[in-house]
Amino acid sequence: MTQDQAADQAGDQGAPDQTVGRPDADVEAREVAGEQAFVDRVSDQLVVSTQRAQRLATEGYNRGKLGHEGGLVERDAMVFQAAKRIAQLDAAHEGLVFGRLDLTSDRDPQPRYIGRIGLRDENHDMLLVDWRAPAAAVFYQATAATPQGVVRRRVLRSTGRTVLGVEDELLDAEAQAAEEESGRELPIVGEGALMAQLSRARDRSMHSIVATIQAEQDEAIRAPAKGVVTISGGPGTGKTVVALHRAAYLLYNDRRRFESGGVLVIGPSGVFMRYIERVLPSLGETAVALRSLGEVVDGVRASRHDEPAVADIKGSERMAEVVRRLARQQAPGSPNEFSLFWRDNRLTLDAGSLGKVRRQLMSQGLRNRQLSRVPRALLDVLWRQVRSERGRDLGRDYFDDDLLSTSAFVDFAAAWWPPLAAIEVFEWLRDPDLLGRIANGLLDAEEQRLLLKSWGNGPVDPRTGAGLSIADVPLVDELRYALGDVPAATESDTQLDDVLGVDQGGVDIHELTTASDREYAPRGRSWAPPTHRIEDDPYAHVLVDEAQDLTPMQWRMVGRRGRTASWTIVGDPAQSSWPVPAEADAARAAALEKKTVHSFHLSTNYRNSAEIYAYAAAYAERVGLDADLPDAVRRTGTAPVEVDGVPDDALEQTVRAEVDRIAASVGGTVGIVVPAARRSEVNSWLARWEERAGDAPSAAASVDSTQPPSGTDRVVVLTGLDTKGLEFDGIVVVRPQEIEDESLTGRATLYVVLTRATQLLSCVG
Ligand SMILES: Nc1ncnc2c1ncn2[C@@H]1O[C@H](COP(=O)(O)OP(=O)(O)OP(=O)(O)O)[C@@H](O)[C@H]1O
Repeated sequence: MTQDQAADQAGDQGAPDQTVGRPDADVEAREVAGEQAFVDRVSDQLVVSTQRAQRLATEGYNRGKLGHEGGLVERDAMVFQAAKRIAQLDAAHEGLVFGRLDLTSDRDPQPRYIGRIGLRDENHDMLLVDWRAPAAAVFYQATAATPQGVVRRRVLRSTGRTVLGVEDELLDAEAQAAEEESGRELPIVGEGALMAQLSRARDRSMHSIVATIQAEQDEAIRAPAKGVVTISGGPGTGKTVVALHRAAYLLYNDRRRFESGGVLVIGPSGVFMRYIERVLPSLGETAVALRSLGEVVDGVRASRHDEPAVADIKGSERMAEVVRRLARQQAPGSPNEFSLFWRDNRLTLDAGSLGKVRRQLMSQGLRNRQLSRVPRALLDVLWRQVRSERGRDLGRDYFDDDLLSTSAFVDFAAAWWPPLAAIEVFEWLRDPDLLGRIANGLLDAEEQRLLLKSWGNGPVDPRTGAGLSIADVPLVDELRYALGDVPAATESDTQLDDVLGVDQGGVDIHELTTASDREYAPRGRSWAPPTHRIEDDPYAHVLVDEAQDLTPMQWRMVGRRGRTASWTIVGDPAQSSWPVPAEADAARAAALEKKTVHSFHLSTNYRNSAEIYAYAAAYAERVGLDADLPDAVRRTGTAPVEVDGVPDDALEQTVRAEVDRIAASVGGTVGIVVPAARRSEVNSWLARWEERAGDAPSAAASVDSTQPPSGTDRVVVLTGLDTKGLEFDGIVVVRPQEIEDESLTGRATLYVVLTRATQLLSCVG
């Protein structure tokens, strides 16, 4: 463990004893009052700054009313900037000022205040330093061993605008004595900010840790945005929260690059994304796309887990080849012959000639991007069959125009090579014969049977993807990239002309359309450019949380979003639910394309009490998980409880008693973690326990749902996989052995479950 604040505040060996010589309550009250005066001043300034931003927004809006184009552009820019500033200022109200540094007088005799955003006073003097600014770095990096000119570091605890208390750390006792000799008082007050922060009750959202970021975490947060930054560490070491602070830091430091290019944050589940979504706005950042693995593809939201055996097949790299073959199949039901009499000639397209045209078109690029080339390619074959003089004399241009106005030909071309949406093609997989053909040599009969079973529950909604599982989404994405996006069909040629800007009075269409728009230009059918394009997928920064769980197919999907991006990758291999690590590692390496990697490791567990983590770590060792074991710094004196040998008919009663006991002793959230097969059963118990009605108002609604619960319920039922990345004050694990037996990686899942509680853990076996 590094010698950071955590160790200092945990009273670790060698850390200064900061309780010695602490001043009395009067001094503390005086210090708090002093900070309150400063916070009041900052709050007043915040009101002034907000009004200024609002004025700017109104001014910008009025400028747009001038009507000329320059005015509009200027208005958009001003309104945008002002709106952003207003949003930032709004978000900043909570704990706006949280830190203060007192440096030695030769460095800076004035206190330096650190806040969620930077703020200047009316004279443009710095009032508050943004926590991400270089001047704030020392707040996180100074330690007693290397104080870097800091005598005292102070954390302000507040709610809204009221300062409740201050927590000081003395970093340089000698310097303090020297300062006091020259008349500058720097008393040390409070018991330590970190412990106060770690002991707070948990709710359903993750909170910002700006006030107590530790030195080793700060290094990872401020690492330059080049190549790939990996952040590893055992459970509860702050990997997620650090990565989110890093996203906010990157946006602060290179706003232009990351705001225009976008930052994509990927996490394991919708519940997890809701858990973390409030952290970034509280850090002043809204320009970030938060997506769970089921939502990476635009417009698709999947949250259903497949059975582990099915998810393992769908995630395997072999599926990339299955999908590649699928994308080359002829659309089921499409015609494969055509004939027509034209000027004494019988013209035909048979399976052989059509096969050749198909291969030729496929070799020229993505399938949907060939739509405009299809008629011409078919006409080439047909024109070669025109032998009669009467026909040849009319010439090729005449022939083309004539057939393109013949509905039999146009209809055939459209039916033979229809635009194909990825989800529509994905649905072809439900046909056992087709699956058998394209999976030949890749998936065995049992694997095919499992896949067919998983897809047997009815059609997928082609617009929203409803019906897809999380593991289906990378397959759909792979298909999108193999097919190309579907151009939007337009209702009439006039409308199409509008979209493509076709000459309707001297305007040149080529001036108005991009090269890729022109690929969709029509020949006999009306297509407009697609609304979602694969070209729009890439981001400037990609942040992957719980990266140990990404399957090879998910790495391919995420990799496509980060070809030119810098990356932050967060994970802990011991918590992995993917059974073939070597395959996932290879897919991850391919996704990162040899970018340079900088690694950071976190070594202190801030979540679990030392007692709970000792129990979880002993489990990891017993079952042979090669776990990275961090130090847990907070003791509660309460060991986890095991209730064993409970018969099925007493299970509900026992679980209920454990939930009652835990809910009565912790102030925050309680998770009941169950094997997947028992989820709806336990949910229905929770829904009928009248003493829990206030804690779990949505339990009844989620009994029959396959979705994990959302909302803000204090008590929730979750499967082991649902708990990834989350934390609760209390956890009751129902039938841990069944969770372990549920999948090949059940031991890692159970280890994750055992590391979710901050205060109390009970296992009912
Ligand atoms: N410096 C800190 N100050 C206060 N709280 C912290 C600090 N670092 C981490 N925490 C808290 O520790 C808990 C665990 O953090 P987080 O969920 O980011 O860990 P993790 O490493 O991603 O965990 P896991 O891998 O087990 O999901 C959170 O409540 C977080 O707010």
